[in-house]
Amino acid sequence: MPVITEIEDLRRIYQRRVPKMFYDYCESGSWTEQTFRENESDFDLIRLRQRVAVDMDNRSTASTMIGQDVSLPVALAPVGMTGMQHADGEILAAQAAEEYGVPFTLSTMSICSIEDVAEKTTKPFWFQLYVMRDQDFTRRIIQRAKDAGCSALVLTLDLQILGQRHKDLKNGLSAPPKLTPANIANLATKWGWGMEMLRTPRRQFRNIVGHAEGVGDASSLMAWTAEQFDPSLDWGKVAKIKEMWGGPLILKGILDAEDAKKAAEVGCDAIVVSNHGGRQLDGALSSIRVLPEIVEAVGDKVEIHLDSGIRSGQDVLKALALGARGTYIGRAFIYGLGAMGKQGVTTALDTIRKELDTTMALCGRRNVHELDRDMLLIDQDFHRWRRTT
Ligand SMILES: Cc1cc2nc3c(=O)[nH]c(=O)nc-3n(C[C@H](O)[C@H](O)[C@H](O)COP(=O)(O)O)c2cc1C
Ligand SMILES: O=C(O)C(=O)c1ccccc1
Repeated sequence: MPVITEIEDLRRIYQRRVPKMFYDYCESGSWTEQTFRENESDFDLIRLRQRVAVDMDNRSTASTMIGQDVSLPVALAPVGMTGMQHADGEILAAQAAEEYGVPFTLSTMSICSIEDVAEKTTKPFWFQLYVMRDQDFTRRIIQRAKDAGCSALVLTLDLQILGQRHKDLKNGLSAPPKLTPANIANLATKWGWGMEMLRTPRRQFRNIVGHAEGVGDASSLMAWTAEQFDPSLDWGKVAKIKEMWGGPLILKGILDAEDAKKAAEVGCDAIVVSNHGGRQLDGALSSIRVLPEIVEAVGDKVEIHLDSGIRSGQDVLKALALGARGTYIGRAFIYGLGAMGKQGVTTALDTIRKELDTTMALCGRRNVHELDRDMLLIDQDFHRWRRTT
């Protein structure tokens, strides 16, 4: 086993271990992947001020997200089909998160169901909702999340229609994998993955049983999403879901200050500044670029979280310094999970924690509450994109 010192090490092991169709599903953005790439590269436009001779003893990365204690302000983002990256992936990731003291978010489009995860964990997790046309389904799944003791509802607003991802269409992405000659040839080289997968009965979308008919390969997944997801979801419906749920609410997929204001008006505990990891609107700005104006617009009204492009503790530090209260990792934990299961998720979190801690210290700060803009040096290009009206 190679020595793992950074998230990129996990990605490389993951790529070798997991079938190509699931690796590509994770490691891609929509269309030209411009937004996907810039989510990462825009962090490079922010540099750090080195400060010295500051007492940096007794440091801590602990904080809270929506009032809940976290050992590190990094939650696991909702990731559909996580159970295809590793057998029982959602259960393993949830267990790693609860042991580490950070929130785990279960996707509506997960392989393991809400009940599967609840049975194998001891602390509450968060549930991410996609709103379907069938209101009865929405009512029932919200009730299931309540019954399982979920401690927040993360309502995703940026995917009522699935962005087109070329690789998924070309690979015929499906769960379980469709046995085309190309897929069989690739699966034959993924023994470790396959043997574990055969040991679990959880190989389909178990949250949406009864609604999953017609989910086949990627082109039918797109058609199915278009058929099932409610395209008329608007702020009025968001308000109704808030009422139906009645607990802590996080609105995910906000990338514009005007939408952030509407989210604050509807009333929520936090918003997630996110472009879905570059998987939806290609050409949208990176999350880190829009963060400052969203903080300015609603920072005093709601808690602000950020995801998309976080691959290190330095990325986390930059988001916090620009005003986010917490962050989420999507791919960074999937790399760990695919590479080495539960231990890999822990390794991903620990890698990020160490990077955050060391960077904080070298910037002369002792805890995440001391992070602010004063510690950053920002490239003039960072503020380059402006509306013309
Ligand atoms: C493979 C994959 C599947 C995803 N599935 C979901 C999902 O089911 N629900 C959701 O709200 N977001 C989903 N997302 C988006 C993530 O929650 C998150 O916004 C994104 O991964 C953050 O970017 P990062 O991967 O660069 O950290 C998915 C992301 C990936 C990579
Ligand atoms: O892949 C995704 O990003 C995602 O959120 C999703 C949405 C619908 C079906 C499957 C995955």
